[in-house]
Amino acid sequence: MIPVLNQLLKTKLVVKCFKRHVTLSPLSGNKFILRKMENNKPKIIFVLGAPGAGKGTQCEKIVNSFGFKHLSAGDLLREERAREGSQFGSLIEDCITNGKIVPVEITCSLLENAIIKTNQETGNNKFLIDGFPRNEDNLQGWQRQMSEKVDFLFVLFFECSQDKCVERCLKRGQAGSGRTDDNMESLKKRFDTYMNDTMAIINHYRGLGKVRQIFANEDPETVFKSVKNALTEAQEQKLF
Ligand SMILES: Nc1ncnc2c1ncn2[C@@H]1O[C@H](COP(=O)(O)OP(=O)(O)O)[C@@H](O)[C@H]1O
Ligand SMILES: Nc1ccn([C@@H]2O[C@H](COP(=O)(O)OP(=O)(O)O)[C@@H](O)[C@H]2O)c(=O)n1
Repeated sequence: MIPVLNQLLKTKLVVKCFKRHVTLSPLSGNKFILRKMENNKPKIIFVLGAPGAGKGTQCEKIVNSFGFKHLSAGDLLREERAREGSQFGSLIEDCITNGKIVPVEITCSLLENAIIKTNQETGNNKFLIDGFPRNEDNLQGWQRQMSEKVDFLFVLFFECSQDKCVERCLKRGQAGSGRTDDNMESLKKRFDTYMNDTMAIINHYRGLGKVRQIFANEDPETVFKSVKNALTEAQEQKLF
């Protein structure tokens, strides 16, 4: 065994073994250390579903029970819209009010910055990315900018009837969400985008066997029981 290792070190090879968890690193001369390597890439779950399906509500519960950091693409865009000096404010406002999807370069950079900041400040590297990717542009941009940097786990898809979703969003608007898109006119456009663009992304991941689907019509606690089952199963599979 030792002569074989020495041979590898001479050829200055770094051997990744034990399924990426342990790396043999050559040091000076014949000395080497057997270094345990954690897979430190951020672990990502995408959370998708129609407007009002309950993504944000369930993400909050997942944060409390499973220790993920919740990053909502919509919240990050609303923050950027409100940031003094932002050059993207009016573009984001136009997209949000009309249910259109903001160009991925903006959204993906906000997400990447938030991932890095969270990781540096808290050490947390498990993320729920809520409301992303929502169309082909989102998906392609993410693949270009982020796919090598993260460990994508699966999509958590909240399936909820359109009637329920509309009712919830209108109620959220009436309760003072302050959102410029919780009204019937914007909702129609948001649903068009969801049906025409986002469903294709969900189906893309379904084809890869990467969708865990949750029936989301029931009350929040009932929905969370299914969520908990899905995440516990993923935990048992050592995905996070
Ligand atoms: N299972 C549920 N049953 C009834 N109302 C819900 C449920 N889940 C969320 N809500 C409410 O519906 C609105 C939309 O939920 P939210 O989590 O913000 O959805 P999304 O993030 O998918 O747009 C919120 O006002 C929320 O309190
Ligand atoms: N990936 C994303 C997510 C949201 N958005 C914009 O932000 C709006 C609100 O998204 P959201 O995720 O907060 O809300 P829901 O529509 O899911 O309730 C969307 O309708 C889009 O206009 C986007 O452009 N790109």
